[in-house]
Amino acid sequence: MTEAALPLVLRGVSYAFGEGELRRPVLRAVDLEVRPGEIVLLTGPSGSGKTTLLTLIGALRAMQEGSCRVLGQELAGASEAQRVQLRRRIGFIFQQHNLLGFLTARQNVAMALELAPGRGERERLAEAGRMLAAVGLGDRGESMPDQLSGGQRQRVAVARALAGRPGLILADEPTAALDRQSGGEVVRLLRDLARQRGVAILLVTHDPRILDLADRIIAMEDGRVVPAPQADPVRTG
Ligand SMILES: Nc1ncnc2c1ncn2[C@@H]1O[C@H](COP(=O)(O)OP(=O)(O)OP(=O)(O)O)[C@@H](O)[C@H]1O
Repeated sequence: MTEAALPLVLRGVSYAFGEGELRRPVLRAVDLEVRPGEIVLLTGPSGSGKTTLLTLIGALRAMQEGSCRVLGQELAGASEAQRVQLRRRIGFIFQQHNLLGFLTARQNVAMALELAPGRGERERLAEAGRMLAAVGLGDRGESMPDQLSGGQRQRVAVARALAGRPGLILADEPTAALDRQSGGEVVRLLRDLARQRGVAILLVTHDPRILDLADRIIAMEDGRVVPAPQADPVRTG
């Protein structure tokens, strides 16, 4: 596969916070490639730069050095308008599900389709219902977030992230607030649905319990990508 067809290609990405004497490098010449349908887990100690990397890739902060191509868009030198456009083509999942408490599960998912051209409210809600069924919550569409368990809320977040038909999903500690069983279920579901749709996933985690769900594990240390211990090849999925 040519580089241009990959959902994510980073070359020599460096980033620093602060200026002058206070300048503190956080990312140092990071190279990374992710293929369509692949799930890559990003691990490493606190402060090693994982979240900074994820926010650069998610076009949530401006690049400083190197090249970062996301879904065909080069982010080095990209305008704010280009970054906004790109963000709409990425699915985000956070540690806290970030659902709106005053909307039903189905309305929360439908929100991700708000910008889909030519779709009316009815069609968006129908599509949201289909996505909820795909995550096993077909009968909970009218529930409010606080009527759902933590694992169910995170499954709604998975449905919302996939509903916008992204080419890439970025997830930051999606299992941090979940027990072992629901954490594993949520990530397995996310992986399987993303694979079927050819969506790549880059997932930051400290959770050793989900490492065996990865196609590939990479580790960061002090702003660099270092060889990571690969998970047990006996796959659970
Ligand atoms: N807005 C900021 N201003 C200054 N320094 C920052 C800022 N955001 C992060 N940092 C610093 O950059 C370094 C990397 O932070 P980052 O959040 O990317 O690490 P991380 O690997 O995601 O850590 P964790 O696993 O704890 O979330 C840390 O030393 C952090 O203190």
